[in-house]
This record gives sequence, C-alpha cells and structure tokens, in this order.
Amino acid sequence: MQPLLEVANLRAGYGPAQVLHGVDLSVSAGEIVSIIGPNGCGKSTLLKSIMGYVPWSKGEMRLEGHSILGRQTEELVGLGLGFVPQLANTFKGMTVRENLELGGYTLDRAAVSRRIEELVGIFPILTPRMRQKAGTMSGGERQTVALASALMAGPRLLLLDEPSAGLSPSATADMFASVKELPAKLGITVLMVEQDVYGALEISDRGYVLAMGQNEFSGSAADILNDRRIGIAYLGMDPDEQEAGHDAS
Ligand SMILES: Nc1ncnc2c1ncn2[C@@H]1O[C@H](COP(=O)(O)OP(=O)(O)OP(=O)(O)O)[C@@H](O)[C@H]1O
Repeated sequence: MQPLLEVANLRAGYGPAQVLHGVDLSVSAGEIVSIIGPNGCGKSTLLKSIMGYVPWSKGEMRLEGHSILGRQTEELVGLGLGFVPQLANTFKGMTVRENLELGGYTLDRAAVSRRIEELVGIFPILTPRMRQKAGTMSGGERQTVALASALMAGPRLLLLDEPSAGLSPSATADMFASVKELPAKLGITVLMVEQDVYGALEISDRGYVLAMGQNEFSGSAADILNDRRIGIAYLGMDPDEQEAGHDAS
C-alpha cells in the first residue's frame, strides 16, 4: 500500500550547516511512528523539514505519492499536515476554549463545537478547564492544550516534537495514552520525535533511529526495543547487565 508520507534521501539543514545527510522514512495511514536518536542527530530538523521550515538541498518528499518538497508550510497544512513544536506555546492570555477555537479557525461554529466535543473525549483534563486561561495551567496541561489545538484543524498526519518535554511522569503517561488513541478515534496518523524512548515506542507501531543525520536503524517498535546494540547505544541499556542476563540463561 502507498505510504501516507514518504521521505527519500533528504538532505537539509541551516545554510552551510547541513544536518540531514540523506534520510529515508515512510509513514502509513493509521500508524504511530517514532523517531529516536541522540541529542543533536537531527530529529527535530527532520520534522521541521517535512513542515517546510528548514531548507532542503536534495531528496524527495511525497504525501500520498504527490511531491510536497519545497511547499510552503501553509500549503502543507492545507494538505493535512499538522505540527506541534517542542515545548509548544499556547496563547497564555486566552482561555483553553479560545485556544481551541483559534486552532479551528478554518471551521464554522458548529464544526468547532463538534471537534471540541471529540477532543475532550480524548483529553479529559480539558473538560473542567475550558474557561481557564492557558497561562495559569501547568506545563503538562498547556502541552495538552497545544496538542488539542493542533488537532482542531483535523490534520491527517500530525508531527509531534517531544510531546513529553517538561512533563512529570504521570503527565507523560497521560500524554502518551491520549496520543495512542488518535489513529483509532480521529483517524490521525502520528509521526513523533521523543526523548522518552521507551514511552514512545510502547505506543508506536514502528520506529526510526537516527544518528548524525542519517538512518541508523528502522523496524517495528518491538524490534527496536529488543535490539541489544540499539539498546546499548541509544536506549541507555547497561551492556554488563545484559551480558549477565545472557550468561544466566
Ligand atoms: N536554527 C538552527 N540553525 C543552525 N543550526 C541548528 C538550528 N537548529 C538546530 N541546529 C543544529 O542542527 C543539529 C540538529 O538539531 P536538532 O534540533 O534537529 O536535533 P535533535 O536530534 O532534535 O536534538 P534534541 O534531541 O537535542 O532535541 C544540531 O547540531 C543543532 O545545533
């Protein structure tokens, strides 16, 4: 089946500082796919390149088989891409409802109300807070508002840059639980960059490991979690402990 998003041999970066040196990636409709890798390897740059924020120098990017490389961000949003940047900011002086309404500014009033109803089903913490100003909420609650606002426009493919950044462990668990529901409940495909590798892979179908702007490994989430070499290099696995486990078996 044709992937929803396909990235091939993408080279991109910031002027002379090239960050991505030929990255390949594909995401099928209904999947949750995680991108993991060490700090500075280009994970955020990859999402920003897909969203049209970072200049590319070579490669191809296709949405349902149609080239989208070089399209403006607004055009990409129109084609169904949504993006929640790392530590996404909400409009702090506005209430939760106003933030959501702004996210759905292209919708009519009835559609806005319907969409908000759907979203509070997925993010229940928003229900009692509709009239609360975003600026008075905790980081985790604000992150949820940012995510829900991005969903108001009904993207087909949502790009999430570290949705757990700055969140407490319990807020992180809530966030991942909500993200996990997006494909089944709203028909939204998710491509996510995460530092919380285990949390992300637990809700993901597949993952990509990047290293120094290149593909290092890709496979099912289970394959990545079970790969000893990846575990030691990128997931903080203790090589000695692993060896001991093998010896005992
Ligand atoms: N606006 C920018 N201008 C120049 N260089 C940048 C810019 N943004 C990021 N970089 C550089 O690009 C490289 C990759 O950064 P990026 O944010 O994509 O990495 P990352 O894998 O998401 O890292 P982290 O996990 O720490 O968030 C880094 O060396 C970074 O310093």
